[in-house]
Amino acid sequence: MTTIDEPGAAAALPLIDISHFRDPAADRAAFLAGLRHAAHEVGFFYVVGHGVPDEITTGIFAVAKEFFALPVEERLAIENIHSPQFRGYTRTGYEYTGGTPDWREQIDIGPEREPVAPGGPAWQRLIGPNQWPAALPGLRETTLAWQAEALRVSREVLRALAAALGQDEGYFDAWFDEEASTHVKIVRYPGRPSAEQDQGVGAHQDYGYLALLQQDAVGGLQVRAADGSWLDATPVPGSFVVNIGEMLEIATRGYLKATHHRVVSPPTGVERFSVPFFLGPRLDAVVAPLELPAELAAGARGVSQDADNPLHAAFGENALVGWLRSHPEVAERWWSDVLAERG
Ligand SMILES: O=C(O)CCC(=O)C(=O)O
Ligand SMILES: [Fe+2]
Repeated sequence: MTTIDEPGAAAALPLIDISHFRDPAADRAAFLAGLRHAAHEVGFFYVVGHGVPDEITTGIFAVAKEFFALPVEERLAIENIHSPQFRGYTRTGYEYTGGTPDWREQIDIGPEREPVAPGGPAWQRLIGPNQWPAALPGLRETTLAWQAEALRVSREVLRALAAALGQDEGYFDAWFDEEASTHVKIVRYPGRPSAEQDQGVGAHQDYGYLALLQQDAVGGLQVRAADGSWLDATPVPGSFVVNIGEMLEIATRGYLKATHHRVVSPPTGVERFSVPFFLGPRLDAVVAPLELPAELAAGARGVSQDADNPLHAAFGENALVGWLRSHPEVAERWWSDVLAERG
């Protein structure tokens, strides 16, 4: 990790100015080629030129700091164990990646909906309300304002990706309803509990189309390169980090890759804040491979075959498998019938 000792370290990931996508004076072909390269070769890039007002990005970190500074009883009042939809607060060490606890605490927030009547496919039980902290009423409004901007920017990036893949830029819109599958996480990484325990979050892929991340200046996010080495996603002020999720890997037969990434815990005594946003298709979507232009199809590497993480083209199922695996206590309380059925 270079980010703390060397705050000026050069960024290893490509940087995309998304304002060029709509700028009539910009060279569209060059923009799309740059985006295609970033998404195909690395699967991770910085996005600038997004137009998100500073008060939105500073506001979400301010409210995050306030929330995580609340007495633990007030945080636990919205613990996710109360939510069949895995919404609400997760204590440090209660989320698992690769079977190991992640050293972070967080709030998970999804689309605010009425629960669906029982009887349908299992993933329908992911639909339901959020839990908002009574002790910090402003968090709801600040989060919803941030979420709206994150949705706007990530949908713009998805349109640009569709164009970069030789599709109509609205190609992916068919997989949304009026409320796309969105998921906001507000995260605090405490410093590592000991020198050896440095899993902030273990290596994983994200399951939707795209993730868009606001990170503070501490650093620790790392991206797996094709040769297996880890690159630092060094914080770039004013940027979001965008990465490709599993649904885009499936849709492109691996022309785009859902790149593995992880977070190395900050040193003891240092805390890090981040706010990831995940954009997925509707929960009932079954993502079909798109028709790539021949020159791109030749570069499609196939969908990853990982016995520990088989990818499902049915998004609701893909999302559900991820939730059940990462939050075993919530799964045991609310999903024991589904777990039993699946063995
Ligand atoms: O906090 C970060 O930098 C990344 C978090 C992440 O990858 C995730 O929650 O899926
Ligand atoms: Fe992630």
